Amino acid sequence: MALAPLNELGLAGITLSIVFLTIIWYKRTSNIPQKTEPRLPPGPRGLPILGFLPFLRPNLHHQLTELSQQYGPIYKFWLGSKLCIVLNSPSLAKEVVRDQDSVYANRDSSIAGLLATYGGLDIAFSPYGSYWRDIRKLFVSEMLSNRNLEACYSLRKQEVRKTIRKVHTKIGYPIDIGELAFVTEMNVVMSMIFGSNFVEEKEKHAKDGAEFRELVIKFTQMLAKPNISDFFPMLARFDLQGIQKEMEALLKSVENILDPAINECMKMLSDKRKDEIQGNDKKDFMQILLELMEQKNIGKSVDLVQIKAILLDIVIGGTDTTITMVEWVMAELLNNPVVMTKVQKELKDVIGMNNTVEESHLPKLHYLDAVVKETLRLHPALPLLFPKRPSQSAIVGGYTIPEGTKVLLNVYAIHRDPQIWENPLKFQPVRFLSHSTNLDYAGNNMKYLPFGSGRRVCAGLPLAEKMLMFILASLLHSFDWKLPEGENVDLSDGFGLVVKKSKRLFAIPTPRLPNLELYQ
Ligand code: HEM
Repeated sequence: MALAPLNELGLAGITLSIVFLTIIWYKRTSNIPQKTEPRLPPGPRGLPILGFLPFLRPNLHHQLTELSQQYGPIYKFWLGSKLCIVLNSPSLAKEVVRDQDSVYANRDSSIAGLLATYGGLDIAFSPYGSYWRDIRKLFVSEMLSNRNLEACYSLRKQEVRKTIRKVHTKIGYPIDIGELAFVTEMNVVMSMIFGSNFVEEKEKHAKDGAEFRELVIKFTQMLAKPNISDFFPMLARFDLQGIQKEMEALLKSVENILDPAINECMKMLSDKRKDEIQGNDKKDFMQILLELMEQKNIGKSVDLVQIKAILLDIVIGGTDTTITMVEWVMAELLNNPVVMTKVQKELKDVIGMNNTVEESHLPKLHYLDAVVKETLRLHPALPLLFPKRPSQSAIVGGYTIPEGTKVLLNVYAIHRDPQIWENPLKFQPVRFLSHSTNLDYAGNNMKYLPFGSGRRVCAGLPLAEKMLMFILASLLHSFDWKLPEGENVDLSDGFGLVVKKSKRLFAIPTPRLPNLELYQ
């Protein structure tokens, strides 16, 4: 009996605690202005403790765009203990990637992202700082320098020609466009990393790229999957959804492919005589990275794990984005026959029917360039870019964004905003032909950001642009394409860090050029 008052006390204590916690949660999630700072932006309240987590839908970019119609260009929600703020307008984008770029140049990396990159040792996930600056500089000004890219042209040409030959053997049959682009892009990337001899040697033993493609797709899907461990760090060690375990397994599978290649390449390079390497204009990426590994004394050296992390950005990140866009462009063209006809007329005029595409033709293909740009507007490969994490509390759009917030720049919403674009949902490449706009890929115009903007803009842009145009121009100049009987183009998108078509695109080629030799 003596316990009864204690129980009552306990009950009262629990009730008070709940009231107290609810008040804290309410204060945290409400717009009550703090004494010294402007308030947080508005946004959906969600549930106590869990916040908006139970309401997340798989196609996050669609959902976040809908929410912007309800809450305006800047809004917030909580995912567990994590505050997320979404920016949906060019002027807010400018505040973040121009005016306060150094504050927002940090990534808000997920646990899966860190696992996939050995703790953020790559370029894309590494925190903003001297390590990121050094490896990004190495990547942009050495590996992807104009000189190196020019010197690697023969590799790109060789792989694209190989693809054209392969398609020619499948005339009249449906071809998986994504898979075709994958094999082409992967071979280009692998030969730029390890050298062309290496890829030729490997191809003799390889079955096909399908298995590796599945792996790459799963890898980027896993990076986008909402993970409870990210929002409740104290639960991370339980890995409740098994995401950490799955990411580790995927990384192992990728390593099983990359590690032997790296080891063989290291052996091949050390066997080569030094003067042979130095006398050559072109440098394989591995050669550049391994030279750096030996320069320990200048304090800028990289080790083998760092090399692997950087290679993953190129092999997984670079490939998945590029092939996704090849598939989207082909889908839009098959859905818009008038545009397809115009593209092929331009190819005929610029290249000629007795000729094959060279990279030197690409700058003259203005209409195809507009088609690619329009496709990237409607289907940006990374519709929310990479999440940013301000290094200090800052004001954006008149609201406070506290340090450590997950900040998403909703490029998808900006690219489809009717206040910015006329008929935003219509596929109209002509809007990119006007010379009065600066709608380039460098992120100079905040209404068009398919490669991001600011310090963390895509580091692979020069290669991406070349490869996209080269593959597409070659496929469209060499062949006419039609859908399999009775099929329509499905333009719905799937789920992942890189957003792909939800259904694979199959198309049937017929030769377009009169001379059979152009297919050899
Ligand atoms: C059509 C193809 C591509 C698209 C649409 C694309 C798009 C993007 C986007 C949107 C970002 C994030 C920018 C930000 O958060 O502000 C990014 C980052 C990055 N991309 Fe690409 N990309 C493509 C191809 C490539 C290729 C081919 C490579 C490598 C060869 C590459 C390497 C990178 C790297 C390393 C980063 C991280 C940059 C950093 O954090 O400093 N990308 N890309």
